[in-house]
Amino acid sequence: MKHSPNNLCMFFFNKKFSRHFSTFNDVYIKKSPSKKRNFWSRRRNRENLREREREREREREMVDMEWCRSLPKIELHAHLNGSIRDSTLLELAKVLGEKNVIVFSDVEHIILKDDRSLQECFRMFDLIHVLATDHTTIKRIAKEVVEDFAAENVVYLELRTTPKKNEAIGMSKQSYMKAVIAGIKSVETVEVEFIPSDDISKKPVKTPPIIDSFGTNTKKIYVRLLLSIDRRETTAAAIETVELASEMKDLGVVGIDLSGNPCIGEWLTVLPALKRARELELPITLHCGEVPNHKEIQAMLEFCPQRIGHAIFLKEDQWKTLRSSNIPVEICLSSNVKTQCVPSYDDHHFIDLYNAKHPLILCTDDPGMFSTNLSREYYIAAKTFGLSKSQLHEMAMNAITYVFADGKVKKALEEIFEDYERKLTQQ
Ligand SMILES: CNc1ncnc2c1ncn2[C@@H]1O[C@H](COP(=O)(O)O)[C@@H](O)[C@H]1O
Ligand SMILES: [Zn+2]
Repeated sequence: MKHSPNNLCMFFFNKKFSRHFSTFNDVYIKKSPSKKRNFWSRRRNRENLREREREREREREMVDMEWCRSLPKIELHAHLNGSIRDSTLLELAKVLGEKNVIVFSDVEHIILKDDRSLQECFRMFDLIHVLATDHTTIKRIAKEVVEDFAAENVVYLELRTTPKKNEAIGMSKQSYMKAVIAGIKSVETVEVEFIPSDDISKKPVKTPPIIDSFGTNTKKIYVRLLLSIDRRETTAAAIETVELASEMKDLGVVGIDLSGNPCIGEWLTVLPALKRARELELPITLHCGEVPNHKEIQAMLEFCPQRIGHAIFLKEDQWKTLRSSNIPVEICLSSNVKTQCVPSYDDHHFIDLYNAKHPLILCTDDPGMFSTNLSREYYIAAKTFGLSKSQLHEMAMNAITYVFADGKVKKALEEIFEDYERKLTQQ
């Protein structure tokens, strides 16, 4: 519409006085003072409403523990005997105390201690291995550990353990692993997808404790195993573990780990076993750079394993090698800080790798030993480095790429995450 001078006058009049006048059939009526008050209170209400909406938006974005728990997660670095519940360890210690094998009061405070130096951790592992020796206990522990991970909405667990021999109780590396598998198959609180697939525990879930943020029960957890070589072992013993892993490929074993006290043992002692693993097409992950042993770190990076754990004490050039190699890093925040290998969460190299878009996976290492769980590790990462929900979600999903299980499992995991996303958008 073209504005005549009169129209223009009315236009400005409308603009300027519309706050004080309302129009009705082109007649301008002066608003009463009460109407004026109503106008201002309506405006205030609108502003309050907007502020409340903004507040709600901020709350939606705020990452809390509950949200981290409801997020589907993938655990790729957890040691069986480092994941035992304190309550179970205390129970086992009590029994051995009653049999006079140990003095319970000496052990109780050691079990309940939270922060341990790296060397104290390995003394603690020696104690755990005394408490959890026989087949029945190993079976119980494996069952509880899987249940605990499932309760945190871990949808894929790659559990690692060192096959142990104990002739006094008739335990061989094979029978140790049989007990672990029996434990995994006896899980009752969640459906376990384990292999051989015709053995998948399809029995009805007894007491499903897992309720996700959508109020539905989490359906199942995929579990696979890595066999660990302890750095204390001889070359022959390490090769024995690798051969066993190969024999157990059809029984849920998907790879090899090198772990143990990083101040003990030589790279060259375990190298033949790792080469054998490579020949047998077993993927390998190495504990790398938990202590500043640069010669060993160099050798490990040159070996080019499928994944490494920790990667703390890398020199500048090793950092560059790692970056260009694209070897995924299993990040264990609580483990590294509690063992004082990293001075604080703020100082953790996670953020450098994250900013460099280097492949990484958040893991627990030893949730029992460090009183943590995978949800908590995600929460720590969010709080320390200011990560948003979508960044955590992306990180959890990216872990699918780095699992050692086959493509079928990866596909199933992708579907779990797609399903989760669909539900999120419907909320
Ligand atoms: C803290 N950082 C760590 N660094 C290196 N090795 C570790 C570890 N945490 C655990 N382990 C390795 O895992 C064994 C316990 O589980 P399993 O008996 O195998 O189930 C420990 O004895 C040690 O060899
Ligand atoms: Zn570890």
